[in-house]
Parts: sequence; C-alpha cells; structure tokens
Amino acid sequence: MIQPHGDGVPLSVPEQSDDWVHQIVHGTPVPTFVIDANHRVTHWNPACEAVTGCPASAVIGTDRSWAPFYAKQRPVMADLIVDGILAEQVDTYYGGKCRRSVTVPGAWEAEDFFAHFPGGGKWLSFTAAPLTDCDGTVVGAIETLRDITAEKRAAQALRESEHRLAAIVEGSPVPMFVIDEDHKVTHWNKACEAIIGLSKEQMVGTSDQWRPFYPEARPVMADLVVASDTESKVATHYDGKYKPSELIDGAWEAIDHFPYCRGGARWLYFTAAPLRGLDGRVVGAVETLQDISAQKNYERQLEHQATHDSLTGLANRFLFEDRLTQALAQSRRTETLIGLLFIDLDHFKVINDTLGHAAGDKVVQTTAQRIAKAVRAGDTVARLGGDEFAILLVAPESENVVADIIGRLIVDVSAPIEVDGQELVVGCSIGAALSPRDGTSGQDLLMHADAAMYRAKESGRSTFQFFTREMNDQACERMTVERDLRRALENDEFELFFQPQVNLFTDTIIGAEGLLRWHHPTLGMVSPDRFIPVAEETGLVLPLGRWVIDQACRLGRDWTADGRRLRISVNLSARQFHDPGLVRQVQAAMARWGTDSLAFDLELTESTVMKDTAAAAAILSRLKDQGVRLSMDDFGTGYSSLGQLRAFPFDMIKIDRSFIMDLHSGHGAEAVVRAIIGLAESLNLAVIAEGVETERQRDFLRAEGCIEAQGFLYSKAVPAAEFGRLLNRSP
Ligand SMILES: Nc1nc2c(ncn2[C@@H]2O[C@@H]3COP(=O)(O)O[C@H]4[C@@H](O)[C@H](n5cnc6c(=O)[nH]c(N)nc65)O[C@@H]4COP(=O)(O)O[C@H]3[C@H]2O)c(=O)[nH]1
Repeated sequence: MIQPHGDGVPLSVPEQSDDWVHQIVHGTPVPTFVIDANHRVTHWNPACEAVTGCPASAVIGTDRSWAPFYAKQRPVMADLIVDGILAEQVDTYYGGKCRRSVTVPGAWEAEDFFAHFPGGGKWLSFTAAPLTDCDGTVVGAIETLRDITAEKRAAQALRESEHRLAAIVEGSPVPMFVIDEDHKVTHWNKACEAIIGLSKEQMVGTSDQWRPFYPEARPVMADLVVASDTESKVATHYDGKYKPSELIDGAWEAIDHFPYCRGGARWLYFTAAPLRGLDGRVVGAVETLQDISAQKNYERQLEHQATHDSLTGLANRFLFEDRLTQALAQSRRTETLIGLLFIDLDHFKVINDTLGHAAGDKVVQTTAQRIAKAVRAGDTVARLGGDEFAILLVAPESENVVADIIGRLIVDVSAPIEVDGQELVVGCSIGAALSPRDGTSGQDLLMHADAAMYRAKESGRSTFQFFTREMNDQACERMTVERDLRRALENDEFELFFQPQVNLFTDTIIGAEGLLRWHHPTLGMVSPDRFIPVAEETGLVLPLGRWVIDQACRLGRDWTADGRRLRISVNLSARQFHDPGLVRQVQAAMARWGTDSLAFDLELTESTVMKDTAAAAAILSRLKDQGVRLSMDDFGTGYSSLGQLRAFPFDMIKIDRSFIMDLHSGHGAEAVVRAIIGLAESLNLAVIAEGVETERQRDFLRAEGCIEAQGFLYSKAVPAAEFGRLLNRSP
C-alpha cells in the first residue's frame, strides 16, 4: 500500500519505496498524482495543485473527493486504469477522445475541459499509467496532466479566423480565391465560380485545375505571389500586362484575356496579394478578379475608332503613319524594301457631285475592299481622305514586284461598280515611293508617293508613276511655296495681271480677266496653278482673294473713270465662295471703287457651285443682288447638267481652253463648242471662249456665233499699266 509521506514517521522498506515515489512525484514539474488500488489519492504534487487550484490536503486519502472540479460524473482516467477496465469502457467515458499511449504500455491518454477548477476552467491533456507490484498486479495508477488551455484557445482562435476568412471570401460579391503555400486552392467563392465556370468542388484542394480557362502554360498570379517571385519573373509570364500594386506590399496586378470563361471570352483584371503568417512569412495568396470585358471592349472600340476609318474600316492616317514608322525601323534592321503607294480615284468628285454622297460612299467602300484584297496580309491599307488611299507594302522583293502589285490594283479598282442600278467604272492614279531609295523617313516617303501620284494624274488617268528626283525638286518647291506664301501678301509680292477679253467681230476690248502673279524673291514669277491650290489648302486664299477683289475694283474704277464701259472678272475659288464674309466684302469693294460703267464679274467653276447646290444658289443670288455678274468658268470640263445650270443665275459661260485647243485636231471638239454656244444662246447666256491662240480658232468661233474671246491671239495677261495702254489703243 502506498501511503502519503508523513512528517517524523520512520519509514519501513515499502515506506522507503513510497518515499521515493513521493520524491519523484513531488520533484517533477509535471502535474502528477497517484492513486492506489482503492482509488484513493496517495500523491498530489505541487504542480498538480498549481494547475488545478486544488490543494493536496483536499484530495490526499480521498477517492472521489475531486468530483467538485470534475463535473462530469465519471471516473478519472487513473480510476479506469486501476480497475483494469477494457478499452470499450474507456470509450464509454471518454468516447472518442481517448487513445492508447504509444509510449507507455497499458497507459491511456485523453484531453478534456475542466470547467470547475478553482482557478477557472482549463483544458488538460492527461496520461494515466498503471502502477504494478513485482507480480505485475496493478496496485495503483499514476496520472500526469498538462495544461493545454493556451494551445486549445489558439487552435480555436485559428479555427475562428479561418471561419471568418471563409465567410468573407464566400460572402464576397467580388470573385476571389485563396491558395496556400503549396499553391493549393483553399477558398473559391461563388462569384469566382460564376465568372470562371469552375466549381468550388473542382478547385479546392487542387493546384492545377486552372488549365481549362488558362490556356497558356503559366502560373496564375497568386502562384507568383506565393513564390515571392521577383519582378523579372513576373514579367516573363505577364509581359507588359502587369504592375506592382501601389496599395499592397508584395501584391501584383494584371489584365489578361481569358478565352474560356463561362459565357465566353472575358477580360479580367486581377490582383494577387500575399497572405502572411504572424511571423511575416508568406503562407498563401488571395486573388481577386474583376470582369472588365465591357470596359475593355469599349476601349478597344474607341481605339478602333481612333485608328480606323469609319466608312471603310481601313486604317486611318494616324495608324498608317504609326505602322509606317515601325516598318521603316524594321526594314533598316533587316535591310529590306518598303513600298509606299498613294491611290487617288479618277473623277471621284464628279461622282459625288452628280450622283450624290451615298453613291460616292459605295464607290469608296468597294474600292477599299478591292485594294485590301489585292495586297498581302502583313501590308497596311489606309484611307487618308475622301478618295485617297495609301498602301504600305512590307518587304516587297523588288521594284518589279511593286510594279506588279500596282498593275493588279489598277485593273481590280477599275472593274465596274454597280451603284443604284448603274455600272460605274472608276479608274485610279497611283504614285509609288520606295525606301530606302526614295527616302528613309515616313514623312519623306509620304511626300514622295504623293508627288508621284500627282504626276500620274497629270500624265493621264488610270496610270501610275514611281517617284523621281525631279519630282522631289517639285515637292521641295511646294514646301517653299507653302512656307513663303504666308508672308508674301505682307511683303507686297503679288501683282494682279489682266488678260484682255475682246469682241471677236470688232476686236474691241470689252473686258479683262484679272489673273494673279507672285513675284517670289528666289523662285521668280510663280504661276497661280502652283500657289493657288496651296493657298486654298492653307486658307490663305481668303485674304489673298480679298486683296484681288479690291485691286480689280480699284483698277476697274481707274479704267472706267471716263465713262468707258468695261467688264473686269476675277476668279473665285471654292473656299472663297463659301466664306460667309464674301458678299459683304464684294459689296464693300464695289461701293468703294465702283462706277456705273464698270461691270464686276466673278468667275466660278462648275465644281465650286455643284458641291451644295441649294446653298450655292442662295449665295449666287445674294451676289447678284449686289449687281455682280457671274460667269461659269471652264464650262464643259465638269458634269453639270443643263437643268442644274438653269437653277443658277449665271450671266455668262466660259468655254474651257481645252476645247478651243482641240479644235481642228480631229477630236470632235467642234461639235462640243457648237453645242455649248447653242446651249448658251437657248438659255440666254453670254458666251466667251478662252485660250484662243490661232486665227483659225477665231474664225471657227466667229462662224459659230461666239461673240467674245480671250487668248494669246489677242494678248496674254499683262500688268495693269500695260493693260491700261492696250485699252487706250483699243477701238
Ligand atoms: N495656253 C494658253 N493659256 C491661256 C490662254 N489665254 C489665257 N490663258 C491662261 O489660262 C488661264 C485662265 O485662267 P483660269 O482658267 O481662270 O485659271 C486660272 C485660275 O483658276 C487661277 N487663278 C489665277 N488668278 C487667280 C485669282 O486671283 N484667284 C483665284 N482664286 N484663282 C486664280 O489660276 C489659273 C491659271 O491662271 P494663269 O496661269 O494665269 O492662266 C490663265 C491664263 O494665263 C491661251 O491662249 N493659251
């Protein structure tokens, strides 16, 4: 029998061994107690007192006296051991919570919560082992306790925080998932399921289920975060599409296209942030996804609009120039050619003016499709404006290849186009420049291809022209013109010349056409054909035109001061015609300089008035109200119909120089001239022939009843003073 050790009582041998037990039990810092075969507590060490709050005096010698802190009416583990009861019985009391010790034979272990310890409730883990005598008879049991309250609380706290995390992830409307440090998915919420199309069941516990929606073999962003990858590694997988988060340390953001999401392809913006343990170590990552498909599609739409022509869907000038720059850089590296083609449709304006804009659009669209079909996939076709297209040929093998492509384009483009039941044949003129031969910068190539295209147009329609050095000189001159035109007016470099207009039967000067001359400081006399188009484009034609009108009226006043009747005409360009200040300006000049004997005449071409016929008719009638005469210039070259001509208040038709030039050349110009004269007569309009150079032409015109003419036969355009002298000599 093991007895508690009492003070001053001599020890027998068994007592001696009892004393050893006492010393061992009391010497161990592990809470330990011993019971004897009658379940009475024989030893209860200070550590046991400390953990339970129960003094040894309260329990030593008792059996069930600890019941007060052991609320559940069941034996302590040591009791069961002493009774040598079967495992099943242990289970009865410690159902599921106890296990056989793997280190001490015959011992059992369990853990439980003790709610009624004097020091407060505690979790204890306890191990009870049998004590046997030399025969192996169980004479008691020893039980050690371990306070596991802190561990239990920590585990509980962890469970709760995990539960909270799960609740946050699950309840979040933002698609998100979590992976652990082994890259396994631990959380995968409903929103994620909805967007990706893979269920929580499919994803949780796995690390390679991404493949279905992540076709490229690369880690998901969260994997990179868990691996604490460097920026260079992230860049390898998310080249150009990622950035470090500005808000969360160690987090990355990226945008990518996922073709296999639920409901089709999506653009996702995702952020992966590290999950850190208390020690700061990365133990997982949380990734949130945002479907930005709508925004991305809108952006792409805007980008497409900003870089493409809306009518044809072809690249616009902006994109074209960008591609050209890239292609040139590439061609420098690879030492290959670049071909640049400019295509302009022949007589497109006429189609637009006569058949309407819808027909014009159809022609442009059809042409765009044909051009796009005629070139290779890597080449770029752009619409630069109205009927102007450009093609960037990347690495053509030779100039001959470019020529072949051009030949094909001319044939393809000029195939008939059906518009409103009519078949139209629209030819084109093509200009080509090659790099490096004709220039190595985009600007040079564009300029040179443009110059070549203009040359092609000049040399007859439906043809092409490669750029030449001589064109370069012309292009340079055009740039000089553009630059110098701005200060030419201030510098008084313009002069208005006059070309007499005569009565073919009496040879009397009845009027004059004012024609501009520019005395350029270095280029010398520049003809209006070279600078008027530039002045039109830059808007400089407006101040210049004002000056011309004023000059013409002032000189006209001088020449008619003596009561002589005279008509002075000036040309009006389209831009001037549509200038809202025109009528007021003409009125002011006429009021300032006008005389009763002076007829002031404005010459307009067909194309100027045919653009917007209703508006043009209104402007023309306001001009007429000011007493201005109106002449239709270059008549016969455009496509105005008789009906349209009747709608405008013109006084005179000018037969274009080209018809007069072709008289007697076998081109049938006689019939055209005769028809125009007849038309003018029937409409009660005056008619004047321009460009009369020979007596034969004059005689023909006389015979056909044309009364007025101008041309080199009589005089070229001369300075005002000289015209004054001619006038004085005129009968
Ligand atoms: N071969 C030949 N040519 C003849 C003959 N008779 C006259 N010409 C030329 O034919 C052109 C007639 O002017 P346009 O058709 O109005 O064509 C004009 C007109 O469209 C424009 N222009 C001239 N001055 C002005 C101006 O003050 N304002 C505007 N807006 N345009 C102007 O420039 C064009 C060219 O003017 P120019 O070079 O002066 O050329 C003038 C004139 O010099 C001839 O018998 N044979």
